[in-house]
Amino acid sequence: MAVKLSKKIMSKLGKTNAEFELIEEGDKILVGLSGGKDSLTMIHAMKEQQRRAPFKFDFVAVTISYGMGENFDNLIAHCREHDIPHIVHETNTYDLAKDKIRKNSSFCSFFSRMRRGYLYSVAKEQGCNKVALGHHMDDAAESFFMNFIYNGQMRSLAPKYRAENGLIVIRPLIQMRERQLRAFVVDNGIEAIGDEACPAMRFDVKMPYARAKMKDMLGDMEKEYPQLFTSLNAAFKNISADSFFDKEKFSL
Ligand SMILES: Nc1ncnc2c1ncn2[C@@H]1O[C@H](COP(=O)(O)OP(=O)(O)OP(=O)(O)O)[C@@H](O)[C@H]1O
Repeated sequence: MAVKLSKKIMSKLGKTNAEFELIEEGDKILVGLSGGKDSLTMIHAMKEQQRRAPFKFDFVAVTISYGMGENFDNLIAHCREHDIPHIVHETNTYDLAKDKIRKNSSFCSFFSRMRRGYLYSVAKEQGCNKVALGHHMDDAAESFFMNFIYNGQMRSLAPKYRAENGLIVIRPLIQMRERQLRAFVVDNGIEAIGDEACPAMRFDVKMPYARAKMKDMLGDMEKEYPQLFTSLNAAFKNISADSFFDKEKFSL
């Protein structure tokens, strides 16, 4: 059955694309597909964009398996049903992680670093020039406050940047709200993979509480200031670097 994408999602995608020149004529894009609601929305929005856009681009959805016996049958069937090219790339990250955890290295960052490496190598193998990730505005805001509070850094998630290996990383959903993406999978009755797939659930490690805390804090702030996310989005494009304490950024 064909999926229905809201006007809001498609117009946000179009605007973000135009604003940051994310998807361009002739691109071949690897789209990271975890099977969660965000990346599922992304593959459908990109498929629709492909149909509507006056320029041609290709994409392939890629799922990195950590080698912990994940079952991607539904995801594979879903992509097939919607005529979306899809590759499941098997890895032994889970086994490697067992050693790493004994050495007490940070669990989630290990998986995310490994995953990124695999996504880049599959992108090169497949002749892709770009890699698309399904981060949204709530992720950008949470990352900003996490870096601010826990790491003493002013950083967020860029809509577009060049990785060291030359690949361009894009985030087509970065100006969308998480609730819009959740609504897409719910309204279309799409089964999304949830937190149960997070490898941290298999180990006796603390779940990433910092992000959950940021989510709660932002939820409370948004109740008090309903325009919070619109304002954050504007602020992320309006940075006065020379008004902070970084000597390198002073204007004199
Ligand atoms: N196992 C994976 N294989 C391929 N891409 C992945 C995988 N895990 C994450 N990604 C990509 O990285 C993005 C951010 O990952 P993160 O784990 O933060 O996702 P998330 O917030 O759970 O989103 P989603 O709902 O898409 O899983 C995803 O949207 C997806 O594009």
